[in-house]
Formats: sequence, structure tokens, C-alpha cells
Amino acid sequence: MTDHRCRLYLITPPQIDDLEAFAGLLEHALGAGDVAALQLRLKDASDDRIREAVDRLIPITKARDVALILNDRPDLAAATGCDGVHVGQDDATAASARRIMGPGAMIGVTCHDSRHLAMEAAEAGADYVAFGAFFPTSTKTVVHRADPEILTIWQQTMEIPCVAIGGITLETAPAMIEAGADFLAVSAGIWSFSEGAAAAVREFNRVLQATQFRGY
Ligand SMILES: Cc1ncc(COP(=O)(O)OP(=O)(O)O)c(N)n1
Ligand SMILES: Cc1nc(C(=O)O)sc1CCOP(=O)(O)O
Ligand SMILES: [Mg+2]
Repeated sequence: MTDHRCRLYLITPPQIDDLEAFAGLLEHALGAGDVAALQLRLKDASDDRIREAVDRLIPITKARDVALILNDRPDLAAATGCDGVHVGQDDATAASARRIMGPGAMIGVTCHDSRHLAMEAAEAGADYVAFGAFFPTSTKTVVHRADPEILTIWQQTMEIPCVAIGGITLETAPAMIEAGADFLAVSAGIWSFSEGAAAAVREFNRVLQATQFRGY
């Protein structure tokens, strides 16, 4: 049996009004348990605001060895020193993101519910592919819904990791882990958790420890 450990991938809220307050919240959350990556996903923010956010948050992620991934913008990710970029099908290709960010950067690609898109992303040099949305989400208006089987097939046939996204909570997480997700990408399930973000990170890690991929 191959050792398979699923990890947490945090997605910021789409808007951060108080960067100082969010930095404190993040520091506390990252201290509460294992987190592989943080995606800065500020929709409709200016370039200056994104630069300001990266500058404030990157020392916090670096101190915990958490990869800081910028959403949508390979150019700004490279310019601000982010560890990687996540691109959707209408943002940029994995190949152009790689050209802009260089060989050491982490490149992730949205693949909705399509193994075909995921194979294309893998061939173009992506480091991970993201499938979703698996559950209803209020964080983003989504048009694609994915079936957990896509995670199992990907896990059993491909080397590069797969991320599950969309409506992942403490209740829905086990189905994603059992299906074969390498990472759980979570926004509201962390930042809107009733007991706070640090408690959410702690509880997600408890679920991650207690649940195994069922596909081998
Ligand atoms: C890990 C992860 N997976 C999927 C997405 C969605 O990307 P995209 O389709 O480009 O939509 P926006 O996030 O840009 O609204 C993601 N951001 N992260
Ligand atoms: C950013 C994003 N992308 C999705 C996709 O399906 O590609 S679902 C989604 C929202 C993720 O936030 P939450 O954990 O609050 O549902
Ligand atoms: Mg995008």
C-alpha cells in the first residue's frame, strides 16, 4: 500500500478589509496545525492591494513553511515573490505561467470535472490539478460540479497531485479524503468556522489524520 497523506490548502476570503487583523488570524491559524499552502484569492483587488497583502502575509507563510500561491496572476506572483500561482481555464495556461514564473514555482490549474483538462495541464507542466466544485459553495458562483470518482481515478492513474475544492467542510471532508484527494482546498470552512479559523485548522487536521484513501 502506498503511503498517502492528504493535506490542507487554505484559500483566503475573496475580500480582506483589515489586512492587519487577517494577518493575526492567519498567524494563529497556521500555528494550529499542518497547512501545506495558502492561496491569496482577492477577487477585484487592485495590483497595489495584492502587493500589499503579499508583503504582509509572506513572512507569516514562510515562517511556517507554507507555500504562498497567488490566484489568477502569474505576472504578479512572480513580481511579488510568491511561491506559485493558481490559474483557471480563462486566466493563463500552465505553460505560460511556467514561462513567467520559472522552473521552481508551483503551478496549479483548475480542471473542473474534466480529466481531459487535467491531462492537458499535467502535460503542460502543472504541479497540481484542481477538481470541483464537489459541494454547494457560497464563496464562488460555480457552473461545474464534480463527482468524487474523478479523484479516485486520478489518484490511481496519475502521479501529479489532485486538489478537491468547493464546499469542503469538516462534514464533507471525509468523502474527499476517502476518494483520493491529495489536498483539500478550503475557504469558508476555515474562515467562517463557528469557533474560529485556528479551531478549524485543528479540527480539519484531526479529520485528515483519522481518514484514509479507500482506493488501494
Ligand atoms: C485550488 C483551486 N482550485 C480551483 C480554483 C478556481 O479557479 P478559477 O476557476 O480560476 O476561479 P477563481 O478562483 O479565479 O474565481 C482556485 N482558485 N483554487
Ligand atoms: C475558488 C473556488 N473554485 C471552485 C471550483 O469549483 O473551481 S469552488 C471555489 C470556492 C471554494 O471556497 P469554499 O471552500 O468556501 O467553498
Ligand atoms: Mg481564476
